[in-house]
This record gives sequence, structure tokens and C-alpha cells, in this order.
Amino acid sequence: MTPAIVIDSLKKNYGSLEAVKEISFSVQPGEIFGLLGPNGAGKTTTIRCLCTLAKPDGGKIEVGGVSVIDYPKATRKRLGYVAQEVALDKILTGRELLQLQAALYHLPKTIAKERINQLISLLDLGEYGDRKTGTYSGGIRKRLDLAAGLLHQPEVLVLDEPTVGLDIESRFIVWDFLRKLREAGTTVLITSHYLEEIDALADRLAIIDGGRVIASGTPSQLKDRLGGDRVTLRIREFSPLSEAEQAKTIVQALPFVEQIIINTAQGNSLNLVVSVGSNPLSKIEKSLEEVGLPIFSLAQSRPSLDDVYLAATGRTLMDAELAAASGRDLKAEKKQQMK
Ligand SMILES: Nc1ncnc2c1ncn2[C@@H]1O[C@H](COP(=O)(O)OP(=O)(O)OP(=O)(O)O)[C@@H](O)[C@H]1O
Repeated sequence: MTPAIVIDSLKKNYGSLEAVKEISFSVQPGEIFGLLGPNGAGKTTTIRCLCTLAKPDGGKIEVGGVSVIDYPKATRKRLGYVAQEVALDKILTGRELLQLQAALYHLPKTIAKERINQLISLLDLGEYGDRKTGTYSGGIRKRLDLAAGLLHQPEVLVLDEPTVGLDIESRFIVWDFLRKLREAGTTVLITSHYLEEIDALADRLAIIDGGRVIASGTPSQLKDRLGGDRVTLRIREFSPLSEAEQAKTIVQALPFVEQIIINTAQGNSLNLVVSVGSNPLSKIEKSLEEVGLPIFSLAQSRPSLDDVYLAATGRTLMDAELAAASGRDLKAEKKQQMK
């Protein structure tokens, strides 16, 4: 079967910054595919290239077997794009905005009317359709934006951080809707830095960091590849490195400890991988007690996507985001994108 999306060795630079160094993945028709990564990883740049909004500096992009770079107009018809930030004209009602959008897609009026009614009902927007969008909450605005992206019935829907800043209820409504779209055969590509969002929605995912794919597969494949359970150990709330290293030496001698790293970004806590069924917590406690080291916290869990990220990069997704946020000039980027 021809993949719905192929991205092969994509590269994109902004001046001297290599925003996308080398990204490759493919998405099968009818799949929800997640791009997971911290802010600044290159997710938005990748999907802007896919949606013909940015010109790649290298690589191949195809939608339904057709090159996006050679045939931008044809591929645009097959794609629906829901951007991260919704820019709505506040004076128009939701319905008027959709009518305007339908006109931009050259949809005949009767078809447009029918689709708008359908989408308003599917997205539970009934009572909001005839209200001005300036009065909408973030969740309602996002649902209207989804409707706008789907008006021309694209084969592939691309969503950039669709639930960022939304309350839980609106988030679940969007998730539910995306699952229904998948059932109806639409291919969905979604970027997110919410682990639980990708875990809950995606059939397959690629984890992106620093402009590269660092892992890909189904959520369970990625977690299973990590092997045993995770244990997080904190000697103190913020331990000196020397103490964390001392604890590491002791704990890694225990036979069930498969892997251990010191997470410097998290107060020098220790992240362990332990073989399943070893009942490790009491044994770790005992070994530290014997050398007089305290324990601030000790917890065991099944591997998560964050552990996949941690294993690949040595830091958690949240730490990566904090680091990225401190070095970014969002205003300058916006200006660039407007050009
Ligand atoms: N228009 C632009 N001009 C200059 N640099 C940019 C521009 N857009 C993005 N960048 C930079 O490219 C890198 C990748 O950004 P990108 O927006 O693709 O990441 P992201 O993973 O989507 O994160 P976010 O969710 O915050 O958008 C970052 O270092 C960012 O600062």
C-alpha cells in the first residue's frame, strides 16, 4: 500500500540554525502517527515543510505517493492543516468563518452548507455556531479550527499541538474526535510534547530531538524495548553529585539492576532499570541504609514514553523543554514565518 506520508532525510535550516537535521518516517493510510518531542525539536518545521508552508533544504516528502516539493498545489488539496495558534477573525461567527473557509476551497455552496452543518454537529459546536468567535474559549476555538481544517475532506489531517493549553474536557473531546476520524479512514499526523497524548492516541510515533528522529515504533514496542521496570531514587531532594555517585556505585552492584543513570537536571536523582519481578525497593533501601545514605523518595513504575526519551537522550522531556525555552526568541521566529 502506498504510504499516506513519506518524509525521507528531511533537512531545513533557518540561517545557520539546522532546525531539521535529518528526519525520516512514513505514515500508513488510516493511522494516527505522533511526532513527540520537546519545544524546539523541529516538529513544527517538519510539518510546515509537509504542508508546503516552508521549503526544505534537502530530502523527500510525499503525500499519497506524490512529491510535495514538485506538486505543492495537488498535495495541498489532500492535506488539512490545523496550526498551533488559532488566528480567528473575532467579529465573524463560527459558521461565517467556516463559510469563508469553504469559499477559499472553492466548495459549491450547497455542499459547503451540508459539510458545515455536519462538522458543527460532529464537533459538538451546535450552540456556538452562530456566536461571534471573539466570545469563544480556547477549547471551542480549537474545535472550530479543526472543523475548518476538515472542510475539504482531506485524506490527511496534520495537527500541530492540538490540545496545548486546553482543559481536560476539551482535550478529551479533541482526542475522541481524532479517533472517530481514524475510524472513518482519515490519516492523522499529530505533533505534541504531551507524552500522555501521544501514548493515548498514536498507533505509531517518532520521538524527535534536536532535529533528528531518535526512536520510532508503536508506543508498546518502544516501551518493551526498554526491558524492565523503572525505579526513581532520590537520596535528598537535591543531592550533591558526589553523593549520587556514591549511591550509584552501591546500587549498581545489586544483581537486578540492569542500568542506572544520574539525572543531573532533576537534583541528581537516580534512574534505574530493574529486571521485572525482582521486588527491588526493599533491597535498594537496605543497601543504602547499610552505608548510612538517606532516602528522600523511591518509586517503581512500568516504562513510559518519557523513559524512552530519557534512555535515548539522558534527560526527561520536561527538562529538555525547559532548556529549549530559555534559549528561544519566539518573536523573531514569528516575524520570519510571516515573511
Ligand atoms: N521561523 C523561524 N526562524 C528561525 N528559527 C526558527 C524558526 N522556526 C523555528 N525555528 C527554530 O528551529 C528550531 C525548531 O523549531 P520548531 O518550531 O520546528 O520546533 P518544535 O519541535 O515544533 O517546537 P514548538 O512546539 O515549540 O514549535 C528551534 O530551535 C527554533 O528556535
